[in-house]
Amino acid sequence: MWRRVASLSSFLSSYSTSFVAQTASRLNTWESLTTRIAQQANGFIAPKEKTPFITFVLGGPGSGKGTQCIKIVETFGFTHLSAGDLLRREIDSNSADGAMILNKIKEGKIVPSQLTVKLIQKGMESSDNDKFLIDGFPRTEENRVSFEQIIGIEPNVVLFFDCPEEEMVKRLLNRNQGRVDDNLETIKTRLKVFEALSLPVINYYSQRGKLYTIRARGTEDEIFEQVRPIFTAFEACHVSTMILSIQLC
Ligand SMILES: Nc1ncnc2c1ncn2[C@@H]1O[C@H](COP(=O)(O)OP(=O)(O)OP(=O)(O)O)[C@@H](O)[C@H]1O
Ligand SMILES: Nc1ccn([C@H]2C[C@H](O)[C@@H](COP(=O)(O)O)O2)c(=O)n1
Ligand SMILES: [Mg+2]
Repeated sequence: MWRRVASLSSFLSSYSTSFVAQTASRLNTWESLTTRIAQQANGFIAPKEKTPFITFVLGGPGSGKGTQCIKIVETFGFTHLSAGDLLRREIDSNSADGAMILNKIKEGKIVPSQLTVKLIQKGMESSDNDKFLIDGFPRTEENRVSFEQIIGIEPNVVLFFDCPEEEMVKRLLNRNQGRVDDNLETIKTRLKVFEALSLPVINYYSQRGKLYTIRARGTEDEIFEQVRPIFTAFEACHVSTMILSIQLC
């Protein structure tokens, strides 16, 4: 790619005298000509837009998704978009949907997909990064299909934090972050929703060979040592693809 850019710039500079000047006067200004050439060259050479690298982070309530996302961000430079955090921010901002979202979260139920996907979309669009961890999403088949329809991109990686139920309940009851859904009654519903609606999504990605299952017991660091090699391998693969494409250009 960079070689084509280099040869184009020498092509442009060799044309920087009489021919271009005459053409420019025909087009009124030199600026409009150079701007147009730059725009056309850009469209010709550069890919239209880089497709982001998307990781969905799944697991039952309290399985440690958010905790591990922080470590992945620190180590691999992803942008973390937690669906639950985006929804809680929507409640705090007193938006029109705030009351409905609060009720769903209090009951441990799932917010309509379109709304959640739009919040994720906003988060992605307002970031300069091209690597995203989408945490706690998709929670249902409807979530998954809605993301495909609205965003139009498939995830590259799906992480599943597989944690025994009694461990998840213990962690949630000790979380102490003032969450309205960290009480035994709501936790029971969240676990049922996870089993009935989220496990089918996990199976879907397993069948497509995208699922990486992490045994989510042990210390946070021990669990991260299962996560690390997955992203290290993807990074190495990305670097070798870049080297190969430079050699092919
Ligand atoms: N390996 C671990 N061992 C013990 N406690 C942990 C571990 N990982 C996370 N925790 C604690 O468990 C609680 C839940 O973790 P976390 O918030 O990361 O879970 P989550 O999967 O994001 O849950 P939710 O779906 O409810 O958002 C937190 O208080 C966290 O500090
Ligand atoms: N895709 C999602 C993600 C979250 N919610 C709602 C319902 C969850 O119980 C709640 C908290 O999410 P968490 O922070 O535990 O990931 O937010 C949803 O409706 N859809
Ligand atoms: Mg979380």
